[in-house]
Amino acid sequence: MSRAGIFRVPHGIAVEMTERVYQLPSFNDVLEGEIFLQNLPSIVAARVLDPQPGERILDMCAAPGGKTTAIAILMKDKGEVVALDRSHNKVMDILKLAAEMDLNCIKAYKIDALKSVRKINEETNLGMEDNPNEAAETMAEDSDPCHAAHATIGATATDAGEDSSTTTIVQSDEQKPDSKRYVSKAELRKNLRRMKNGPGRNNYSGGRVEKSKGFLPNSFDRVLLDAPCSALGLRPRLFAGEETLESLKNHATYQRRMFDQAVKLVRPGGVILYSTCTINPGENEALHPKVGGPGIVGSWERSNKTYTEEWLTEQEAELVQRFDPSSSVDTIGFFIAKFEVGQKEG
Ligand SMILES: C[S@@+](CC[C@H](N)C(=O)[O-])C[C@H]1O[C@@H](n2cnc3c(N)ncnc32)[C@H](O)[C@@H]1O
Repeated sequence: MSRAGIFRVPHGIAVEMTERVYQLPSFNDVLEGEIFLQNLPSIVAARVLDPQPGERILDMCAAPGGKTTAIAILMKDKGEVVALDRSHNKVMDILKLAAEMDLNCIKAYKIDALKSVRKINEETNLGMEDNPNEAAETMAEDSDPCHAAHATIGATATDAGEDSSTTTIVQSDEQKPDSKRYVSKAELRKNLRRMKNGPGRNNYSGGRVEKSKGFLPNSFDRVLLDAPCSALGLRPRLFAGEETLESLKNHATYQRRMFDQAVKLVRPGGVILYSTCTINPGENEALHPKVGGPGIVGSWERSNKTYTEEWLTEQEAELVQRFDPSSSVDTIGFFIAKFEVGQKEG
């Protein structure tokens, strides 16, 4: 049951936790910009995608940006990670996290990933057909979110390297260069950290969320589709009873439509990584027979709306990674499939 749901039901038993199972302290706001907690499968997913410095990567459903930032770090912040989400606020979250982690190669856009392939007539209208990479960032030219995410902080520490043992240090204010003000050692440390790490999530200086009209086919080296799903791998969800057979089928249909976009956007010879945090085979393994074979040839179109729950053959199952939440490896339930894309037809 969801937390909100607990307060809505008139009957039931509430259990108060009096003893912590793990003695791990909360990491909220601890080492901001230095660490970001992730589930093990999320880290594995970014590594299996295997992004290389200088490449152009698409993260189709990116918020809050855990995998996006993991990918950018693996690329040593060189190249381009295009992160999409359909929610304005969630795109803000991606930008904030990128700022906190001082990652410059991430560009985040608000867009419905089901419409992430740009229509040909729009390309022509905008005269962008010659350069597939440039065509991708519609409307974004005047303000680069990466730059916004790294806006400079207001005050510059002048005596940082000198007397760090004293409690007050003089800073000059950029707005009023002649003025001097006394700041505490803690404030100075915070400013230094912000200079090093960027403004940080809690001090994010803002920046516009850019909308995108989509991207040209074959314009990404690798595509991550960390699809919205039934989330049955998140242990309490399995028992929440919120999903029905019908809603599970709907997730699968939605994911296939997104996957079709990914197939169009990745270049021949590129990679698609599909992942979910559910244990429902209809949203996981069943995708594979539809796209078929060791590599994807051409674009996969849904010919009908039939639903399949086929499991993979033993051999095929070797090719995907399933994290079982009931196994001794203490992880959430998760699924990862990597597709090496072959030559595309026509
Ligand atoms: C599983 S979460 C992504 C988690 C993220 N990859 C991470 O590692 O932090 C799925 C995300 O997909 C987004 N989403 C759902 N439908 C979408 C759509 N049609 N287009 C773009 N984003 C969508 C949701 O807003 C949500 O943030």
